[in-house]
Amino acid sequence: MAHWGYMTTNGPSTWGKDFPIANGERQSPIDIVTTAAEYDSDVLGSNALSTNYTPESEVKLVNNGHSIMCQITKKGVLTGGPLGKDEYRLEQFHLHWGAEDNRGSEHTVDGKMYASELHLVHWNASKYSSFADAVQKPDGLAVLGIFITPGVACNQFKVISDNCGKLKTSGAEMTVDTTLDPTLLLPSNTSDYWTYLGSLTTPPLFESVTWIVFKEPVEYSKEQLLALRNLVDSDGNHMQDNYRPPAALKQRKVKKTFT
Ligand SMILES: N/C(=N\S(N)(=O)=O)N1CCCC1
Ligand SMILES: [Zn+2]
Repeated sequence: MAHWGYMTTNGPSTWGKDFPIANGERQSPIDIVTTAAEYDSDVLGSNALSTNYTPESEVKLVNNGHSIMCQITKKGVLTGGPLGKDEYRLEQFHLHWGAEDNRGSEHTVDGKMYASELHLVHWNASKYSSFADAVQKPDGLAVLGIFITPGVACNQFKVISDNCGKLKTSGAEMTVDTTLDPTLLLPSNTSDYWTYLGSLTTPPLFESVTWIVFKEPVEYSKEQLLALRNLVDSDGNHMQDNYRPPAALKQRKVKKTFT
């Protein structure tokens, strides 16, 4: 099986061959049509979305051939909002980005693409025993989506952007002896978000993700975005445009926590 990727020959339009769920009923990402999103106070009312992350004492970075990923080793928990009382454990974070600032995010907002999108991937530790156990369950995963826009540098992201040069080739891994607090990767406003039931945005595209996409973008500097674009993917090309375009909404409703 040719390895999936983002080129014409192995990109999102070809994934359905090996992963038929690509045309499923709850695929991600989606275009968020802001006027169609339904305000739902009890998504926020009952218990607000809350993160309780433990800062990483060292940072494990991996170029996995289609993104730059930071493996989380500490116990960090996401709960509340659409997740109710279930506690979702932070497993890893990674990003998607474009070759230029005008594209790169996976979710779009009224058709607008951001330059990049950061994903914090969590699994339901209240119901399942591991990420691998949870990854195929309909309530198994929760991913925080943070839009990235060019601007001032994000200090907490420096440990990743400053080390991309040492992670150029696919499969490269490194451990950086520095702390990282995932909370500081989030936008200042974490009350305003859209949420809907979706999937992994890369193969195997499992329909197991409760998506929470924050309205407020976070700024990364031009240099930080350039560092991502200089990574090399599993085909030996510059890792750029590693985003899946929006999938059909089908019979789903997007909820929002703000008016
Ligand atoms: N596609 C994924 N996350 S994402 N892009 O849907 O957040 N993953 C694949 C395996 C682990 C996470
Ligand atoms: Zn992702």
